[in-house]
Amino acid sequence: MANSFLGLVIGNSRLHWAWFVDNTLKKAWDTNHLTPAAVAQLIKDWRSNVMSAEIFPSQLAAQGSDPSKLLPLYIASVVPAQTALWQNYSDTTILTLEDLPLSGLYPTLGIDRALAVFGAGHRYSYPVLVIDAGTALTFTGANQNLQLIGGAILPGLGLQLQSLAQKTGALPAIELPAQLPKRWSLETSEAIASGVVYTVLASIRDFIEDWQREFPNSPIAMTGGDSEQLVTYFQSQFPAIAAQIIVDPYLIFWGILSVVGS
Ligand SMILES: Nc1ncnc2c1ncn2[C@@H]1O[C@H](COP(=O)(O)OP(=O)(O)OP(=O)(O)O)[C@@H](O)[C@H]1O
Ligand SMILES: CC(C)(CO)[C@@H](O)C(=O)NCCC(=O)O
Ligand SMILES: [K+]
Repeated sequence: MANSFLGLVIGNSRLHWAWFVDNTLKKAWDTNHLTPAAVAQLIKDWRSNVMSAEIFPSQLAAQGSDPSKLLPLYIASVVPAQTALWQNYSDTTILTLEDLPLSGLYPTLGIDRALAVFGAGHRYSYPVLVIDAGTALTFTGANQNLQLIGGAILPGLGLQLQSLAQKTGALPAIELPAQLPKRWSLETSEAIASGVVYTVLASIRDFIEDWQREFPNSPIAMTGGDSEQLVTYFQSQFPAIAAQIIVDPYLIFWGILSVVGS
């Protein structure tokens, strides 16, 4: 099929882009969500073979001037309002659950979760458990028959911190600390960090242990904006668990490549 194409994952916090050439991931980058006007302009430029240097890496922006290199765009979105903005680009394909050779999917499952578990199973092995530490924190598992076993959804680390700050009178907005905070804190910011971090670590450990009771040799792959930070915490708190986690920021892109590539 197409030997060069773009993947766009529309997440709840931002856009995740990938440029694939000859069945390999050549480049991946993130941008903010775009306004309707910005998308319209981008598509207009694109039609006249100009690829905005604000959105695209320079290598790709340079290629834009060659009309024969107009790239097909494959979109996986969990934000319907953003998906709609792209439908004017003629060479757009919206990926759906039906594009995936997984069984047991339920109709409202997020395409990001389905692609990530498919990408992880394809790249590592089945059965596989995927933990996506993004806006939402999700667990998604599939067995050796490429059947969805199921999963769970909770607010991601950023969202937990943000909701505490927004819905209380006295709690400040904090950033995740670089290192594992003290558990028994005598200070508000650190107490919030402790509560959120230790609770999420314990939950992830519990989900992993439960998964491993049924699938003892399954790889555990972690992706999403907070994955590096979480693994840093795991290394301090539960090093044996940390050692079993494969951090891979590209799981969804491996899924797209397996679906779209030749
Ligand atoms: N530059 C950044 N911009 C936004 N979030 C970031 C950034 N770097 C790290 N993060 C963290 O990433 C988390 C969001 O993850 P991610 O970008 O994977 O979310 P997303 O766009 O909703 O994608 P997905 O839908 O795949 O979860 C936030 O909790 C935040 O703490
Ligand atoms: C859970 C999120 C927000 C994670 O990005 C996304 O996969 C989604 O909107 N899912 C739909 C609900 C579900 O997966 O059951
Ligand atoms: K999301």
